Amino acid sequence: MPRTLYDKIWDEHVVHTEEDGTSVLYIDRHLVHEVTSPQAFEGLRQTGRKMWRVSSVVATADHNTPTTGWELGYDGITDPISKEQITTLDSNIAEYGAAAFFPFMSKRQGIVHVIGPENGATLPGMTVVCGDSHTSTHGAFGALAHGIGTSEVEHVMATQTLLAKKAKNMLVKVEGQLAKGVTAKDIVLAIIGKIGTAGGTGYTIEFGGSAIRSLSMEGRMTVCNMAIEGGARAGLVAVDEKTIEYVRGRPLAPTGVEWDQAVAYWKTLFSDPDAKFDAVVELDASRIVPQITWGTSPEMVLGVDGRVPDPDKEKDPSKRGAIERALSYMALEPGKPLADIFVDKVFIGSCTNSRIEDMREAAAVVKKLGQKVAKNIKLAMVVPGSGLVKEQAEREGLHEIFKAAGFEWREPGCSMCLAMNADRLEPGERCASTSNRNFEGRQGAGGRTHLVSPAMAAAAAINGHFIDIRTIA
Ligand SMILES: CC(C)[C@H](C(=O)O)[C@@H](O)C(=O)O
Ligand code: SF4
Repeated sequence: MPRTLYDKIWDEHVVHTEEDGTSVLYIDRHLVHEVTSPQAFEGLRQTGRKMWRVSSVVATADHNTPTTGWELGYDGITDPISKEQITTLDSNIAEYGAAAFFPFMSKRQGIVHVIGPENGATLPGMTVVCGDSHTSTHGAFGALAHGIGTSEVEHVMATQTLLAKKAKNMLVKVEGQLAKGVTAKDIVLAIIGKIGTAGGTGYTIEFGGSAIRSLSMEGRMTVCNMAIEGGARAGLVAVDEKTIEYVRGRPLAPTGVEWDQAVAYWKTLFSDPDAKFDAVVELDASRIVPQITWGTSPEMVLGVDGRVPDPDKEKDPSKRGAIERALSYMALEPGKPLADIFVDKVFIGSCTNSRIEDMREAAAVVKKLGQKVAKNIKLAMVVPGSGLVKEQAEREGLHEIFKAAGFEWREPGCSMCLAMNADRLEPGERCASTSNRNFEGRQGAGGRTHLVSPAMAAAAAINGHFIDIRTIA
C-alpha cells in the first residue's frame, strides 16, 4: 500500500499500539533546553532512574541567555531565575550526560532548533523530540519532530519512548515561483492565513510542491517551524539532494559505510506517488505577497498591500469580537494601509529566522537601501540563532553592514522572541519581528508584535514603517 512520508517514519518507530490507537513511539533524538528540563531531571533523580540512552541527548541553553554582556560571564545574567535555569542545566548535564552539550557562551551554543540541524543532531528519518513547541522545525529534514511537555521529557529520558496517537495526513502543496523578495516566511504566514491556527489540528502536515522543493534547507526550516502555529504538532518536507548535502560532514552525522547506508535509506523518505492524504491544501506561490500580521494571532495576517480589517464587515460575531479585541490591543484603526504602520523596534532573530540565510537576506536589504535605521526606531537588533551563525555572518562581513546602519549586533539566543531574558518591548511599543508568535505580551507586557520576514523587518528598520519589499528586491 502506498504510504506518506509520515506513515513511513511512524511505521519505522512504533514499538506497540493499544486498541484505542495509543502507541509507544521510539525516540531517536532528544533535544533539551534549560526551560522545560529541570523538573524532568528532578523526576529522574527522585525515582532513582537513569537516562535510557544518553547518546540521544543534545542540550543547550537558549531562552534565558543574555544577548549582551558576555564579557561578564555568568555574572552578566541579571535575572536570578534565568541564571538558576542556566546553571541547573549545566549541573544536570554534568550528572546525567549527553551526546553533546553547548552550554551558555560556548561557540556552538544557540537556539535549540538552530543548533540541532547545524550539528547534524537532526537527521532524516529520525524521531526527534524537545520540550518545546517549535520542534516541528526539524521536520524540514524529513524527520518526525514533536514538541512535548515537561512530563513527557521525563518519560523520554527514562524510557526513550513517547506515548502518541497517530495524526491524520495533510498535504500543503505550494506550486509555482515566488516573486522577488517573497520568502519562506511569507509562504508559511500565507498558509496559516489560509488554514487558520486550528487548520492543522490533528494532522501532521507535509509541505510539498515546487515552491517548497526550491527552498533552501533554511527556508524549509522556517516553514516547518511555524507548522505548530497552524495547529499541527509536526511538519515535514521530503528528503532530497539538498537535505543530504546539508547534513553531510556535520559533527554528529554518520560517516564512512554508515553514511552510505544512511543515505540509501534517506532517499526512500518521500510520500509514495499514490499515497492518500486526509486533506490537501493548495497555494499558488506566484500570488503570495509579502505578509504582515496585524493582530494577536499568526492567522491575523495579510499581504503588505492590504489594509487593517474592519470588524464591522465581519458577519460572524465571535470573529468580529476577536478582530475588535486584537485591533484595540494593537492600537490600529480599521482601513489603515499596513504599509503605513510605523514601528518602534525591530527584532531580527528567533528559531524561525535567525539562520545564515536570514542574516544575508536582511543585510542585503540594508545594503541596498544604503541608509541608516530611521529616527523613530528606538532599537533595531539582530540576534543570530547560534554562535556558528554569528561566526559565519561575521566572516561574511554582515555584522559590519548592520552595525554601520545602526543595528545592534547581539550574542545568540531566543532573545526578544519571548522576552525571557532582558530583551523586551515596553508597554505600547510596536515591533517588526521575524519571530513566530504575536500573542498579547509575547515580546513584553503590552508590546505589539507584527510578524514579518527578515527582508521586511530590515526594510521597516530603515524606513521606520513597513514597505513592500518587492519594490526594492
Ligand atoms: C519556553 C518554551 C516551552 C516555549 C515553547 O514551547 O514553545 C517557547 O520556546 C516558546 O516559543 O513559546
Ligand atoms: S526562538 Fe522563540 S519560538 Fe523559538 S524556541 Fe526560542 S522562544 Fe521558542
